[in-house]
Amino acid sequence: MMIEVNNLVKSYGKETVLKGISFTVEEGEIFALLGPNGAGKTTTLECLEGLREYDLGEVQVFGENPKKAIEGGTIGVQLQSSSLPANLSVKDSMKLFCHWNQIKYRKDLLENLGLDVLENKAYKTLSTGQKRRLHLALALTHRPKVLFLDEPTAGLDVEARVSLHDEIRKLKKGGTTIILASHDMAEVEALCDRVGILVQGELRSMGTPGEIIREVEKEQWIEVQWKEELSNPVFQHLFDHQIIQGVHRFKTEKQLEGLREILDFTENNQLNLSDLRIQKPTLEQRFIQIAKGGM
Ligand SMILES: Nc1ncnc2c1ncn2[C@@H]1O[C@H](COP(=O)(O)OP(=O)(O)OP(=O)(O)O)[C@@H](O)[C@H]1O
Repeated sequence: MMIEVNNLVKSYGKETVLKGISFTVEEGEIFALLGPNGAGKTTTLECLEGLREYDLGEVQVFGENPKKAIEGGTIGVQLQSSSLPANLSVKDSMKLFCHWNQIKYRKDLLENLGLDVLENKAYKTLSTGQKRRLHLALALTHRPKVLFLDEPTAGLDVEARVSLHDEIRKLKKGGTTIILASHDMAEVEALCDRVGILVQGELRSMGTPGEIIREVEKEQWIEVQWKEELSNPVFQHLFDHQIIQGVHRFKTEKQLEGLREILDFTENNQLNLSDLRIQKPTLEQRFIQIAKGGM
């Protein structure tokens, strides 16, 4: 096991923000902590990064306590918000970090992250996406085995996000274990091997995105639109009828029977279908359910 968290408890004053959370991360995994604002994601990451004291529980990173792991260079960290001196160039910031880490200048990292062309640009002139890439490059200078990313793509446009995701996948391929915090469900679904859903300091669900989605898979929705206007068709296997902008939505636990009923009803009443689709449950739906307190 690469990372082991056992019954982690953390309070700020009287407020207990982590209420005994436990999880493990395997070597080479991308693990996400997904949760709404204030759920405790950053606090958890900071405890794992050795940057924050905790009250109870055990945290091990590669068999060491986090403070030792960060001193020994096992850990790389990209914080939620970081900054560098405004006039420092990309090249000089890389030089500085390499100097701190007592290693040779890592032009390769700037090249891999598409930053070599910006080498002489001052930090203040970089776009948000370019700054994110630079902070990622700097977090990687000492070749950490574990990389912590706190909302790595917040505020990035679609293109910048997709390309940063590609870089994160490449790091995983290279053997880096990655733990990230996010409230972007699409990001987590696309990128992560496993996810823990954190709500009010408790891990309410954990598994692969597929496993978490399957927790609601029984509940599928069928959406159907007829050319004719209908107010309230009644079916045996379809329930919770809603009409949203002319589209009829039904919940079902028996997809095939439900579809058959719709087709028979359409034919028997000589109606015309203009659309028929099955709406697959998404991680977002499950997340909303869990965040609202449903299990
Ligand atoms: N240094 C601090 N002192 C006091 N309370 C804090 C401190 N840092 C965080 N908190 C509180 O702890 C709770 C968890 O915060 P945390 O930043 O860990 O959540 P988060 O899930 O990362 O949220 P977000 O998605 O908004 O970044 C919040 O209620 C927050 O107000």
